[in-house]
Amino acid sequence: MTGSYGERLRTAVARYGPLCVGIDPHPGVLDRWDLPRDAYGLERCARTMIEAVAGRVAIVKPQSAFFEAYGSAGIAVLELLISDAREAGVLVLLDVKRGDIGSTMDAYTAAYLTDGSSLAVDAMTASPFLGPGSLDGAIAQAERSGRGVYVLAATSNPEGVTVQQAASPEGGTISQAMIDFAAGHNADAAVRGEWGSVGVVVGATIDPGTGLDFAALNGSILAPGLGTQGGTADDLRKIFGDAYPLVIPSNSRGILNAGPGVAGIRAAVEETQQSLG
Ligand SMILES: O=C(O)c1cc(=O)[nH]c(=O)n1[C@@H]1O[C@H](COP(=O)(O)O)[C@@H](O)[C@H]1O
Repeated sequence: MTGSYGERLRTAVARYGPLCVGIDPHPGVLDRWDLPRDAYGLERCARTMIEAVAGRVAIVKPQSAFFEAYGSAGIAVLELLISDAREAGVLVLLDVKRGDIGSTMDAYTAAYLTDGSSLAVDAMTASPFLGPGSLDGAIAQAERSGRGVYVLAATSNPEGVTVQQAASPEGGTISQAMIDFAAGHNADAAVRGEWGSVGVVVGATIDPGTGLDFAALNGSILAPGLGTQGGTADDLRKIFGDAYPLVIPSNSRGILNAGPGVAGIRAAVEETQQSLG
């Protein structure tokens, strides 16, 4: 990879806008597309999505579970999707939410963040529940290889607040502590005037009164929950305020449901992009 993930993303967003298209081939999406619920259906869906969005969006976000559900055949489709996207010049953020003790994280890092792996992507989502420091090794390898890591901070699901809005031992909330953790990793990039490669995940559906402070983040904010989960472009502006230029809003089913025709998917992408301004 040439250049850091943060800078590659910033360049792509300047060119195509911030929308991230989620590729979540739910069984219901396959039904709607009149495709079989098998690896063939999965492949048609995934490859159609890349064909539809190539040259139109900066980044796509496949959700690994929908591929894992088909076993090794599903993983093979995920590998194809990753290589199709790379060839088309679309960044891939794999939503796989990994998190474990450091020594096991090393194996996830080998799978998703290391040259030569068929599942290596531009960035992955990671869960900090084992302590954000358990992600340090993955972040270091991501940065060495021009890749990125997104740390869950304030997720879009209503259940998340019990843990994420709890008080952190250092003061403030756990969500804020995750943002501050990412900011710490991005500090060197900030000195260079570049976007850092450690992002955070903050849902488009969270209460705008949560009062999260992104001033020091200097990295991107993945904001899923746009569309089907109820998040709107107006909500994003309310939640993120001055940090809006760092936001990568993500929509999966809202775009997938406009398929299977490439033209319909493109129209849904364009409409969403326009709403984001
Ligand atoms: O990390 C994620 O991508 C994620 C974080 C979060 O807080 N909420 C959330 O919905 N997601 C993912 O984003 C996608 C949302 O899908 P749609 O609701 O269909 O747009 C799913 O793949 C979720 O797993």
